[in-house]
Amino acid sequence: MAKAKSKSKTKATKKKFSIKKPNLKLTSQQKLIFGSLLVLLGVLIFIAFLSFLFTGKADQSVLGEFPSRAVETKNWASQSGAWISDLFIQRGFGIASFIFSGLIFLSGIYILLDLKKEKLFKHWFWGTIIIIWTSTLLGFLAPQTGVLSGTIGFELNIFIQDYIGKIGVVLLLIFGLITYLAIRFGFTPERIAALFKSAKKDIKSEFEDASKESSVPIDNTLTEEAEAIKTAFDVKEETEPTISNHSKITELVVEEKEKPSTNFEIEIAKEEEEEIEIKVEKVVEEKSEIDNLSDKLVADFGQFDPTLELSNYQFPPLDLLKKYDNEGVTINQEELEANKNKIVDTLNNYKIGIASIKATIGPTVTLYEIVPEAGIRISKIKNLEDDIALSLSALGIRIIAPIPGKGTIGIEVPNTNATIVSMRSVIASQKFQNTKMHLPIAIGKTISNETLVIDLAKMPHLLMAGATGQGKSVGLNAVLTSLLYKKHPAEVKFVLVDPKKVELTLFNKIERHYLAKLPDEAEAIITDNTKVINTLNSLCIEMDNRYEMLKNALCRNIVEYNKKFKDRKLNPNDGHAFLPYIVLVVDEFADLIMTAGKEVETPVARLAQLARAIGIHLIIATQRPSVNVITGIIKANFPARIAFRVSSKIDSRTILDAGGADQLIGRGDMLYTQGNDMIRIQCAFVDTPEVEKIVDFIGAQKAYPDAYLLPEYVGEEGGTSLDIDIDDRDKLFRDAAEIIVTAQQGSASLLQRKLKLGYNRAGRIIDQLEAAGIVGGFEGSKARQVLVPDLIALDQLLENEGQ
Ligand SMILES: Nc1ncnc2c1ncn2[C@@H]1O[C@H](COP(=O)(O)OP(=O)(O)OP(=O)(O)O)[C@@H](O)[C@H]1O
Repeated sequence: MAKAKSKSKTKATKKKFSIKKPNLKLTSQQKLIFGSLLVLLGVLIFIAFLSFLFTGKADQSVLGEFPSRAVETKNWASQSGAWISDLFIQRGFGIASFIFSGLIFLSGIYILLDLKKEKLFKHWFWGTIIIIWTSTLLGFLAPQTGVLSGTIGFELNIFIQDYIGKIGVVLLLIFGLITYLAIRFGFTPERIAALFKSAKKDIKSEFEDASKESSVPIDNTLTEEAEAIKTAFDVKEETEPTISNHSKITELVVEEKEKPSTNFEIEIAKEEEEEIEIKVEKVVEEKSEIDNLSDKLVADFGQFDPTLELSNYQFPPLDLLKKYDNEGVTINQEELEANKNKIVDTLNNYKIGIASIKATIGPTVTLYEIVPEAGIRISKIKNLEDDIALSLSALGIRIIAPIPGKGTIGIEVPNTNATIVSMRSVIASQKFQNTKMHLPIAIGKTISNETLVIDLAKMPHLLMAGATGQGKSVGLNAVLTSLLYKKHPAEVKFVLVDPKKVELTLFNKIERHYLAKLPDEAEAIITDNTKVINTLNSLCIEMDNRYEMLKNALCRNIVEYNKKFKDRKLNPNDGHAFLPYIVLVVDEFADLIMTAGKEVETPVARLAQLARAIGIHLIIATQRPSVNVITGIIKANFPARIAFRVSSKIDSRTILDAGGADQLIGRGDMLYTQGNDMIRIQCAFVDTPEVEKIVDFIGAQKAYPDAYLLPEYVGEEGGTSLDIDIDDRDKLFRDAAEIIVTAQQGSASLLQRKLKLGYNRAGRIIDQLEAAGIVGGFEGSKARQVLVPDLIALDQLLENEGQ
């Protein structure tokens, strides 16, 4: 019904439209009638004008009596001819009026042949301009002969002369001509130059042909080309004075070969453009049935609003964030001067002259940009890093030689009094407030005190590393806070993994607003390493599900998909739903890798490789940036990296693929790279009480009934997905197996107690026991089931295995 209704509606509008718009289209008969009428009228007027040149004087006296039948005129087109000629030629534009007859004739042809009207208008426009210009010119050249210029041409000329004099008229006419040529034929200085060049070349080749003395072969095409150019532009031939050096001539010609010919081609192309105009008709895309339906739904109910369920949700106000006293960069002139002198002196000691030096003061470091004198090798300055650090007696000196994109060398020197970059200042910044990014993160301020806002959706995953106490947790909180200030609970969900159990627990309060968890879990924040595996695998399932949804919706990414869903083009009954972004934050990745190894690495790598398009983004933080934690496969999929201060150059290399992080000064001083250049940032500082206030504010508001539920993950058949080689088993494997079988209790803590092992080793042995089929799969908080009834059965099992 809706369809029928909309159809009739369109018909009605069409009808209305056709009534309003006058139909200017002529039928074929009408075209023939009007066209031939104008053609013949043009001919008649031309005859009348032509006749006027001879009979005009004779008819002068009888013009007043027009239109009386008694009057006899000499004009070949009789009374009307005499009258119209007098009007146009005598009192109008003089002989330039002939152009009018031509234009009328042309109009007839256009109608007859149904040519493009736009071109005809163009002819009329330019024709009228030429008429005015010509009559003015003739009025200037022959003012006494009224027939040539007509009264208008004569008067125009007098009028202009009164203001700018005779010379002025001449110049104005020349200017008119140039403007005409430039606009009508696209004349440019280059074209004129090309014209002259080709003429010159033509003359030269003519000269060579004539002399036929040159021993150097001349390109045939060249002569042809010159010939073509010559005929096209009708160049007058001139004989050049004798040139004795023939090879010189050839050289000249060859050099010029390319240019004029290309120019010439371009000119032709341009003229063609003038002639053939393409009129592109706007194609109105046919609307599919779904479009019509969704349009109607949108018209009736508006776009789908994912935030509707929590429509009263209030974003945390800025006041929850603390203001700091020592915010904002203060310039200590003495310190600046002293540092500058020390740098200059140190470099001078090594005979390195400086052309100029410039300082940019950042929140924690000041960048001195040096332009060394000509001839100084950059490596020489780079090698003096330690000497400069010594002379400035400061830690954390970093030399950037050269600064990418600038021709200078940078020396970063820590400020004596570092200023805090408060979270409040970066959140309040225009850049963050007005950003259109999908997942904006106000991470901190650059060396030039600009707020840096990065888009997690573009990164698409972030690796954060740094030694303990250098600002990693603060950095993670800054990331989460940024997202909380910008994204509605419907738009983003966090999966938080916090083995340290203290850093992220605060966010528990916003579980039902912002967190995602497994269906059977009590707590959303994962603190138990063994549970991480389930969550990661569940995220992989979520990823696969989302890809399936995108495929069914014919979308390439989450943005397109959500837009389509908001436009009501996807039916929730077909399994479609609005997809929030999911951000997985792992606070201590090293710990995870140590305990679960491959089992964690594989899903993380899979997510990192594939999850970008469907809105799952990973942030992984680690204290230990060693190669067995940040493995090649992880690194390859995390192009965006943040390095806080680390203890060694090797660690810096592991994170950034470059040194530098070992020279940072700590307390949120960091290096950020997104694959190409590296920037030094002072991380925004957000303290635990501030985060607490924010989560309290959000937590106090109406929430969803539950956290966002991730798909259930059931461990693989047989209870294990482990693939542990017999030879890789722990030395205590057999002892552990006996303890477990005797106690009939498959728990790691039992092994820890009896064998005095650490948690990690005990966990690994349990995994090995699972792989051997001695204990069952992981069962949440319960101990694992023991699958072997007694020690005899265990002996048998292990013996059979060995065969
Ligand atoms: N951006 C910052 N601005 C100012 N001070 C900071 C900043 N970041 C960190 N600090 C200071 O450094 C201290 C340690 O920071 P943080 O707790 O983030 O370190 P961490 O790297 O997470 O350490 P760990 O790995 O042991 O948890 C903070 O308590 C704070 O005093």
